[in-house]
Amino acid sequence: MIQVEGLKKRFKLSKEHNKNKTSSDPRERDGYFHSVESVSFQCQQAEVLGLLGPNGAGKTTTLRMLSTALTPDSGAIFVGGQDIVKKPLHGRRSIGFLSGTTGLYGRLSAQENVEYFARLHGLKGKPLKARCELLYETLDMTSFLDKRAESLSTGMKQKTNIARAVVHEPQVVILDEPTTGLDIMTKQTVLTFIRQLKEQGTPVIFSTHHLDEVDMLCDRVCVIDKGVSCFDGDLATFREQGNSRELNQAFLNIVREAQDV
Ligand SMILES: Nc1ncnc2c1ncn2[C@@H]1O[C@H](COP(=O)(O)OP(=O)(O)OP(=O)(O)O)[C@@H](O)[C@H]1O
Repeated sequence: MIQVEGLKKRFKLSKEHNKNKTSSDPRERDGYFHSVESVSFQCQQAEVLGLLGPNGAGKTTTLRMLSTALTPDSGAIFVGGQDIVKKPLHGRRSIGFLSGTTGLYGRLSAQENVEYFARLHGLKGKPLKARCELLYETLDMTSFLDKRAESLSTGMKQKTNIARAVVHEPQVVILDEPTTGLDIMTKQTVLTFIRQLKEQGTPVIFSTHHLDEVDMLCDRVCVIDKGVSCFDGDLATFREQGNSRELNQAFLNIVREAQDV
């Protein structure tokens, strides 16, 4: 289980930026951009949570805090009962994170990339081989394992990135827009993989702009608007509060209501 409480993150703006200030975003004030002002949600074992929000809402900033790549200014993130803001090493071990910009080593093959990260997590010998082979099979990677990462297609790179993110069997999996830019077949492989993680009991959090994916996979939804989580609950409550069976409409209604407050 992962529990996120009252996350905040602001970024200092340059003097140059402040001089030429044109933004009307209320999050820009006192020389800072307050990307995340108050975000809280939870995701239990075997649940998939969809993180939704308009462009610039603060989803990636939130996920980067969960991955320990960014330190929150305040708030707590509990994984397995431990606050990973205070214990980032525990966080790195227990979370598998796919970022939108995760880089692979271009000169290494897909297989070498995944196995390199497996070794960094302390895997070796037969357990390493068994774990990697299972991932290659599940993510349909066997046809391009020996190709250099720099020559892979977008979909092949994404599958390699996902394999590398989960190679250490993390307690929680976090994926930032995992299906963006993928063709229909690769997208299906990724969605099936998320469903398998859920079936194994792993909580999965993923950000998306595609509500059909939410409908297919998610038990819960968290909506972030202008750095604040304005909804955290199950899909039935999301439809009820959003006053529509149709998820796109429910989302629009929830965001509009939050902006009217
Ligand atoms: N290092 C930074 N310095 C200043 N502002 C930043 C920084 N990182 C993010 N921001 C700002 O914080 C806001 C939230 O960005 P974030 O990438 O988290 O949004 P998002 O919800 O993931 O958006 P999208 O759906 O477009 O990917 C944006 O306005 C962004 O410009």
